Parts: sequence; structure tokens; C-alpha cells
Amino acid sequence: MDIIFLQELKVKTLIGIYPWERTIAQTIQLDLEVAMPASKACQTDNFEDALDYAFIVQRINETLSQKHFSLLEALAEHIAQIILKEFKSPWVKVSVAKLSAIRGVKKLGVCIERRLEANSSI
Ligand SMILES: Nc1nc2c(c(=O)[nH]1)N=C([C@H](O)[C@@H](O)CO)CN2
Repeated sequence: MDIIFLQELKVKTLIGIYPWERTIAQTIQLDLEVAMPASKACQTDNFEDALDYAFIVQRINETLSQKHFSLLEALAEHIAQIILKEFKSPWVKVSVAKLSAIRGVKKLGVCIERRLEANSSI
């Protein structure tokens, strides 16, 4: 399995369970491992055969500017499903962290792994 990784992507979004978190955007940090749907680009050196990581970043920024999630878990799931469905990746690992959300904790968050179901029609 060939993987594209994105580390420490910072995005401002509305996230959290408390009322103030519905109005004040917070910076979250995302780390992604995205399995490539094909390894053809390794042989061809052709951009058309590659999964464009810049487009992944653009799509994440776009969706997180429009949505509000209560839980980091739900945000991570949303990103994972976009990667699987829209980018045709067979497997993805998504880590989402809040920075300094709790005194004494530098970063806290969730990490999920998802894969395309074998008989999935998406
Ligand atoms: N498992 C989770 N626990 C908590 C979350 C969360 O998203 N997942 N969120 C909060 C609050 O929004 C908190 O981060 C505000 O500082 C608390 N626990």
C-alpha cells in the first residue's frame, strides 16, 4: 500500500460541545495518511496518474469552513468519508487534535482508521 501523508495541517473551524464553541472558530491540527488508489504514478511520473494532495488540502479547508461539529470524532469521520468516497482511497487514517484545549495538555484528539468496504458501490 502506497501512502500520501499530510502532517500538522492547521484549519480554523467551529468545533466543540459548548455554546461558545458554536460561535468562536478554533484551530485544529490534522494528520492524514491516505492510501493511494493506484501506484501508477510511481512508474509513469505523470501527474494525471497521481492523487493530488493539494486538492485534498483544498477540499478539507472547504468543508471545514462550512460545517460545525460537536465532537472531534464526527469531524474525523466526515474527513475520512470524503477521502474514501471522493478521492477513491481504499484506506485512510485521520488524526484530529485541539491545541491547548485543556490546561496542561499540549494537544488532544482522536485518531481513526477507515477502509472502503469490499462490496462498496461508492
Ligand atoms: N471524546 C471527546 N471528548 C470531548 C470532546 C470531543 O470532541 N470528543 N470535546 C470536548 C469539548 O468541546 C472541549 O474540547 C472544549 O475544550 C470535551 N470532551
